[in-house]
Amino acid sequence: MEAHVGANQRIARLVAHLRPSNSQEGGDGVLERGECRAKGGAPGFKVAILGAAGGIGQPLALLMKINPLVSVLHLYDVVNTPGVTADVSHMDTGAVVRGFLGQAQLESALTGMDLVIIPAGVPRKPGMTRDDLFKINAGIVKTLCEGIAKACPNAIVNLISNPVNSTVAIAAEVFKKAGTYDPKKLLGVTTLDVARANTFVAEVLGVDPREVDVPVVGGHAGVTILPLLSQVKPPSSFTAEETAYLTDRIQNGGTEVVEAKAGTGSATLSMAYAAAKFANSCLRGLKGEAGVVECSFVDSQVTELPFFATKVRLGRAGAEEVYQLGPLNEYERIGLEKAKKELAGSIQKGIDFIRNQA
Ligand SMILES: NC(=O)C1=CN([C@@H]2O[C@H](COP(=O)(O)OP(=O)(O)OC[C@H]3O[C@@H](n4cnc5c(N)ncnc54)[C@H](O)[C@@H]3O)[C@@H](O)[C@H]2O)C=CC1
Ligand SMILES: O=C([O-])CC(=O)C(=O)O
Repeated sequence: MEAHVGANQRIARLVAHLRPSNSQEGGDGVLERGECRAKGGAPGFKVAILGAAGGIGQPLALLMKINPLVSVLHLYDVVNTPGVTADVSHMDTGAVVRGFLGQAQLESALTGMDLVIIPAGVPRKPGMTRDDLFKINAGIVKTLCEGIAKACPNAIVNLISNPVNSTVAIAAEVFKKAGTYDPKKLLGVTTLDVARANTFVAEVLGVDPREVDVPVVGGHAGVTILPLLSQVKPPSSFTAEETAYLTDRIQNGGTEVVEAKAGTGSATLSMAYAAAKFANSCLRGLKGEAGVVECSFVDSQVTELPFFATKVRLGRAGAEEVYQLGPLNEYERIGLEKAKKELAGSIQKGIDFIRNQA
């Protein structure tokens, strides 16, 4: 009899927890679903995705839910997180999933996080540059970073929202203003440029892309995306035509997708893959694994610019070592000068956006 009553109470509790809620205010149902599953959670890191209901956010949520290094996954957006959270939470992997909806829940979404991934913001349509997104996305990134400074100032931040060449500077300024800036922990995500470079170079060489490693430096827009084909692994040589073709295709890979999607958005699936790969490297670094190296747009002394993408070594503290460019050929030296010129303006635009509001 005793055992019977106990079982009934457990079921009643579970039913109460699982009652669906689409409340914009509290989102209690979604949170409670997380709570009641939390007991079985695996050890690991706590990760939040901001913009989790979007084209990148949803497949990224799926990929982070299957990452064995993740124990808690917080999904935040200004729309649709209850549905995405309910959906992803049914995957029988270790991470406990909790959803958060709207600005009022931002702080709860961020509290205690080890890693925050930000794909929030509007994507391009054909004919637009990434810089055309600045007007809307600058404010979104500012608000989200203010939340991070308040709720999880020690978290590693993976910034995806475009224009990355400016939004990383915006994030840094917000953190500086809040007194929480740690340059090692702010990482602009340029992994998709590397994925594209590996793919396109492998096509030209006729090899498996998994065997190719192309360093891509500079930034994340047009000419600021600078693939270093002279440093490709395995060592390979390219004709002048191949170099021009590959450089152009890598620099315009994003536009290739924007045009193919014809007004319905930009890269989402390949970006979610790239973001998940980069986040996994950050978590491996946090765990203390040695020799984890990725390209990323970070606070840097490699050039005269305050931010620049090169290979970085990821560790417990974030980007613990920022690698130099290595030897460049003449073609790359010319490309570097062009990249730096454009990057300087984009970075300054991000800095001014925050400083001029003071
Ligand atoms: N770094 C990179 O390599 C790449 C960057 N991107 C950029 O990623 C961003 C997102 O792209 P998509 O997912 O395709 O766009 P999307 O429009 O499909 O999704 C964006 C999500 O952000 C949410 N959002 C808007 N304001 C928000 C706020 N204040 N707080 C939280 N969430 C908010 C929206 O509700 C939406 O769910 C764009 O800026 C895009 O240009 C895209 C591809 C590659
Ligand atoms: O091209 C865009 O607007 C999205 C993006 O950054 C990319 O796909 O590399």
